[in-house]
Amino acid sequence: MGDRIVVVEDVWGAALSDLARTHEVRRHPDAWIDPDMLRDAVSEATAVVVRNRAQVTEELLSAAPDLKIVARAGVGLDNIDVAAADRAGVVVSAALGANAVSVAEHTLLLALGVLREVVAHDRDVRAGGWERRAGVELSGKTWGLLGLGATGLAVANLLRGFGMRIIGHDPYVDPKDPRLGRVEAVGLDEVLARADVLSVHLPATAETKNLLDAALLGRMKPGAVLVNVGRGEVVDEAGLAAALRSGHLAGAGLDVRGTEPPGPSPLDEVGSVIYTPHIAGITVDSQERIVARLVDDIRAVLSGADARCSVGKLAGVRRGAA
Ligand SMILES: NC(=O)C1=CN([C@@H]2O[C@H](COP(=O)(O)OP(=O)(O)OC[C@H]3O[C@@H](n4cnc5c(N)ncnc54)[C@H](O)[C@@H]3O)[C@@H](O)[C@H]2O)C=CC1
Ligand SMILES: O=C(O)C(=O)CS(=O)(=O)O
Repeated sequence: MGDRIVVVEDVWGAALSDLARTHEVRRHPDAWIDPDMLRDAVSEATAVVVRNRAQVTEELLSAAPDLKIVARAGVGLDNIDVAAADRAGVVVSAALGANAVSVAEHTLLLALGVLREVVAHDRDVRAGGWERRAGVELSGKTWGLLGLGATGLAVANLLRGFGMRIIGHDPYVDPKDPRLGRVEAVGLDEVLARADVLSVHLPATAETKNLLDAALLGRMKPGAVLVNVGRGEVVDEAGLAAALRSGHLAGAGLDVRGTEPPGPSPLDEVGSVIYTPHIAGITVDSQERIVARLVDDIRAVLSGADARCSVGKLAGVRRGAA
């Protein structure tokens, strides 16, 4: 039997179209929605391509006896049981770092959008208003990064022209690592207390889930802005709503939510938040890079080559995992 690559979410790119010229590529972009549909879709797969919604559980892996690789079109691995894949001898490949620049640009957009009230002004002008409220500059302020991996450091890189102090916290990064550049590595309490803008770049792990609860949000600098482009589960939405309502925090920019799409949330009644629907990492540029990487990995694994080099990089994502 030939190889079958099964794409179970909306993943596209030139490299995937190229792959379809030499391999059987089956597209089931909605299969992730229903566990039975997903199980049927992957049952004859030798490679499965997912984004962040298909839940790759031990049960799903056992329903795909010929499976050799799960290729994640992105970075976060919280929807994949990597340990179960290891046990089943299935390679898990992820495009680490390939969407970092997109995420970083979006992070700045959210921070500036909050500080300049872009969404409120837009609504106001469309309704005939012309209220010229003062915004806040980034220059001269302190930016705090929670998580100093690919996306956190990409933000630091973009901030070079902004005249800011940049501090960051990541217990798994050596403070002397040259990749930190001018980022000052500090403890968790210090990054919370000093940052005028705190951007969250954390994976969802047992350690990070609900990390920013009401108590930690209360230790943030008064008047600060919170931006979350990591995982929604890291921030307690009730605690954030309370901190925004009390005026302790000035605003928030959220690309990711505890539940996606979000149901009713305590944040619904709070005005000082800008939302985007988990698109920080999704640009035409990043998707082409991501798909090129995952197709390389799929070709390597299906041709029997040792693809452990890409899998080895998973260590970076799995630091701090459960
Ligand atoms: N909104 C979006 O579109 C995107 C969201 N993401 C999410 O953002 C996360 C980070 O992405 P990258 O920076 O590319 O991943 P990365 O793996 O390069 O960096 C994550 C960093 O978080 C650190 N970390 C882990 N636990 C920590 C803790 N308790 N406290 C502080 N630092 C901790 C790790 O040491 C690592 O340096 C991903 O895992 C994914 O969940 C990633 C890309 C796009
Ligand atoms: O890469 C990630 O971890 C993301 O969250 C972006 S995506 O998977 O939704 O494209």
